[in-house]
Amino acid sequence: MQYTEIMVRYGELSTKGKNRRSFIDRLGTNTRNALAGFSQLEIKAHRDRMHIQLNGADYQQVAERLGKVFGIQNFAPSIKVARDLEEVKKTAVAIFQEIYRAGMTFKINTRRSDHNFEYDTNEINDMLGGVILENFPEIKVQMKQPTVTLRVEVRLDGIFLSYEQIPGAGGLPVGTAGKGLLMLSGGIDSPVAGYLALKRGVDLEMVHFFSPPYTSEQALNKAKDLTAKLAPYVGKIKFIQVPFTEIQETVKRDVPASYLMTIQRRFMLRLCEQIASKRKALAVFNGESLGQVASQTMESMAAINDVTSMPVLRPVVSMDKNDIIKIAEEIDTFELSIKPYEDCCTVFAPTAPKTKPRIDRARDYESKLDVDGLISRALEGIKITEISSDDHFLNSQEESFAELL
Ligand SMILES: Nc1ncnc2c1ncn2[C@@H]1O[C@H](COP(=O)(O)OP(=O)(O)OP(=O)(O)O)[C@@H](O)[C@H]1O
Repeated sequence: MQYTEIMVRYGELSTKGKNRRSFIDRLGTNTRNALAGFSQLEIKAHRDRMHIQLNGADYQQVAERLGKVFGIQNFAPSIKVARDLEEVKKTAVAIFQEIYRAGMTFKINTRRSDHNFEYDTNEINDMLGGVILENFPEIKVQMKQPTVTLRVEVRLDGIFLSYEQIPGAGGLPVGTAGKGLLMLSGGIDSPVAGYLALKRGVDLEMVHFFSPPYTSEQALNKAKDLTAKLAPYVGKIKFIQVPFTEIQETVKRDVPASYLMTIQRRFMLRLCEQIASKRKALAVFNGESLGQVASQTMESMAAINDVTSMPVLRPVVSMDKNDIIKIAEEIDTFELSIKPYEDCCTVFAPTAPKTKPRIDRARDYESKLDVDGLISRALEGIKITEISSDDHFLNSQEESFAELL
């Protein structure tokens, strides 16, 4: 079946009251960005639906990209027919010839946006139902949960038929919740936290701390590749790499081992706060999950949060590891996350980190460090790149070498 158009239904947008128009405009822009490679498409985001005219573009390829745009509840590929009921009947029969299976039930569901059309919705339902029953004597009409619902939409420019509804990505259009920073390590959890934040409409920029020579170029590339995996949900993502070596060396030298993790994290958060204020981000997201490792207790979170009044949001905080892994597999970050490249936190991880660090102790240890100098030097070394889904950074030769180690 040669589809001519995709009809897109919005998800939660319909509940957004006065903001609805700006949400729809944003969804229109995000959809245009996601489908930018298909120059022949015409995309119109109306109040209650979006229509994408294919103009010959490959439906499957368009659908694959469209399925990653947040804010879409579902979409239906449709066939445009002239406003002539004989043509509609012919197309309806052709559709059922393609999809008919023994035992199938169906119903016809007609809507009219053109109320001057010569037949009303009940008449159209009856006529089309009749022609299907004539051509497929075994098929049965069923109003509740039929196998197939043939949707017919009468518009001014034609009549549109569709029978499939593809689930969309759900959530809210990226950008409608404002900008945030994601602390992205090379692990399993932070890319999943990023995906969940994007899904709630947050426009994310990635912040990655790296510590050469203790961490390799490949570890940095792994974080960039993880960013590329999240890019299809937004188009392009800014990747902010922050040199962390001097801070880690200083903390390792001057702070008791049991507080190393806490103090390192406090530095990370201070840096994020400064970056956020420069880049107009409203919150910091990370991949912490309660109780998963020593540093992820409530006491530890409190000791880390102590350095900022900015919201620190943890989308996976109450999720079980298996559920996080399930999402990581769905968004195709899992295989990359388990590749054996070192993270700056693990390189400098103490053998026995404090599970219940005290805020007063953390403050006291830091009072002996040149916190402002360390922060400003790290900020000076920041490099920002823009990453899209087609980018690849991990060098495959070195990669196979690392796997042999
Ligand atoms: N090098 C880094 N750069 C940026 N953020 C980091 C880095 N290392 C850790 N983080 C942040 O701190 C969180 C907790 O890190 P930790 O290593 O304790 O946890 P984890 O369970 O291994 O998480 P992940 O799987 O995301 O690495 C991470 O989810 C991430 O948000």
